[in-house]
Amino acid sequence: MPAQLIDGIALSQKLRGEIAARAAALTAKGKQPGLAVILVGEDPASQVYVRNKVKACGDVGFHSVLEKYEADLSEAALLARIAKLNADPAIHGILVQMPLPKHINPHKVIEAISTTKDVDGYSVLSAGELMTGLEGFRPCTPYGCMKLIESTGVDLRGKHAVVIGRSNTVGKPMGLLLLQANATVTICHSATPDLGVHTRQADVVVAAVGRRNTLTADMVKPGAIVIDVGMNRDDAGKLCGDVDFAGVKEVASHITPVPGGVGPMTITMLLMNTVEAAERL
Ligand SMILES: NC(=O)C1=CN([C@@H]2O[C@H](COP(=O)(O)OP(=O)(O)OC[C@H]3O[C@@H](n4cnc5c(N)ncnc54)[C@H](OP(=O)(O)O)[C@@H]3O)[C@@H](O)[C@H]2O)C=CC1
Ligand SMILES: Nc1nc(=O)c2c([nH]1)NC[C@@H]1CN(c3ccc(C(=O)N[C@@H](CCC(=O)O)C(=O)O)cc3)C=[N+]21
Ligand SMILES: [Mg+2]
Repeated sequence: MPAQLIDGIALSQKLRGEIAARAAALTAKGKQPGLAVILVGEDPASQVYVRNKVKACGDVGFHSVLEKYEADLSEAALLARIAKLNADPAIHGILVQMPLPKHINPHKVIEAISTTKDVDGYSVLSAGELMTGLEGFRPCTPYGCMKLIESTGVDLRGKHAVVIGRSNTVGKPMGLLLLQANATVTICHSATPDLGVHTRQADVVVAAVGRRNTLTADMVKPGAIVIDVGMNRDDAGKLCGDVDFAGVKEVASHITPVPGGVGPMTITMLLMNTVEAAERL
């Protein structure tokens, strides 16, 4: 029997309804949630994501500002803009779209954002809170993946979860969230000699690599849950994930599509963190 589709658009709609209600309550108290999005440079994919984020803000009743700068913006000028937004009472969340041009140090930029406004969950403090099990902003993509897994109704306790990829924004925090949910966690990466040895043991696979067809049907245990974070293009220029969807959907019990899976949920969890930030401030 082919896998059940985990619909990131439907789940997003449901959660965004709840977010919109919380935003309306705050707005009625004179505290409309506000998100600032900063984009430096012309990367076409970043333009699309940033546009989606700003549009989503409008849909849930947030105030939003989009600041676009040329790729040659100085690091000092960017840090000065962040300082302004840190002090702006109408702004509760600040997102600087990654990647940044090479002359700008991303760590410096992330740490310049007020920790109360770090809705990406990228700061060292947020990472430490996640690691320690303290409350804090969780990175939006792994947070969204957890919501997608939860939506299947499968309890992660005692399950074996395999994450492919170990970036600070996706793979590593994904592993920590799965661990917090009492899964047994394996994290694979480019030095893993044989991915299939690990993924074939997995009750849950999260693929976050950035290379299409990284996970194929022969690498998946029948009945596994498969979450595809990858955003790639196939030979025809069509958007695709890291997972061979056509093959794997015949083996898995649940699977996310690309597009329409993790991507929309990333934006939804950004909205969730922002409404949370506004409620806290
Ligand atoms: N849908 C969404 O909302 C989002 C999608 N993405 C997408 O997810 C993908 C991953 O993003 P991100 O984590 O930022 O990417 P990075 O490039 O930062 O990390 C990729 C990870 O994959 C590992 N890797 C590379 N090649 C292999 C391989 N052959 N076998 C096993 N592991 C490998 C790397 O290992 P090593 O550490 O050893 O180099 C690294 O840990 C990209 O396609 C990105 O576009 C990202 C964020 C949000
Ligand atoms: N500071 C920062 N925060 C981020 O959260 C961040 C970032 N930088 N840099 C890049 C990655 C990538 N990312 C995506 C967001 C939405 C979709 C998304 O909406 N995807 C749609 C399709 C989009 C399309 O049509 O191209 C989908 O999968 O259905 C994808 C990827 C956030 N990121
Ligand atoms: Mg997707």
